[in-house]
Amino acid sequence: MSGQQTNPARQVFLMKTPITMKALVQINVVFSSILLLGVVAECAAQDTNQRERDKRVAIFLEESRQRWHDLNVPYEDGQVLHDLIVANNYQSALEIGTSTGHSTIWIAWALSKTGGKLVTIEIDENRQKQAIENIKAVGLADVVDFRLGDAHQLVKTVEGPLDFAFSDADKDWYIQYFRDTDPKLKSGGRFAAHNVLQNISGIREYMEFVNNLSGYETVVERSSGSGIAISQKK
Ligand SMILES: C[S@@+](CC[C@H](N)C(=O)[O-])C[C@H]1O[C@@H](n2cnc3c(N)ncnc32)[C@H](O)[C@@H]1O
Repeated sequence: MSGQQTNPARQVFLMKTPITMKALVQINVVFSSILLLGVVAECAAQDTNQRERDKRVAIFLEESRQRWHDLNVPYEDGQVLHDLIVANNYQSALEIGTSTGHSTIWIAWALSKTGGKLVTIEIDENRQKQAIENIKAVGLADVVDFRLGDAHQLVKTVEGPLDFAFSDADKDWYIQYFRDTDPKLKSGGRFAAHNVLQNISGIREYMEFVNNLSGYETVVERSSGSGIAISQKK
């Protein structure tokens, strides 16, 4: 007993143990604080990047408003698509008919805010090239997967699940595009079809088709004269 009390090694251990624990706690606090500061700085940098990107996209869209001439959607319709995606926090989207990328920019911009991705399909190589340049110019290239080819085949190969689809290519194929997308569309997701207020071959049949679907609720958005049929999956 008395041997234990006089053991110098144990005395040193007893003296040192509380200091070591304290030091450990302090080191832990310091490292946690550094980590936290790192996370805060990272979030602040991300916010700044997103704000800068938002500014660049908004300016580009405003300045190019009257410049689109490749069958592109009107500004107002792009805004409708953007707002729908942001309001519903949609994250996976498909676009059929990229052209030079006006609607692509609006959709990709919305997805940059929700953390989502877009697959967009175009058959015309020159238009797709221009779309890629446009999307790079606004800093949204990381959001978009451009696919070149005939959407009649490519839509079938797009991987699901999808929150949102925008159909703006050949109107005679709208019903088939819908059929090919439907199994991949999540419940609560939406299939939007452009130009439904216009007298174009295939539109009347498409509207009759979607209006008779029991699994979908369809409304027509009239922000521009073109019209967008927006069908929400129940
Ligand atoms: C109305 S424009 C799309 C406009 C585009 N959404 C925008 O706002 O910029 C239709 C596009 O669909 C493309 N297209 C037509 N048929 C297609 C098909 N079978 N497969 C892929 N793209 C097709 C055309 O080349 C054209 O560029």
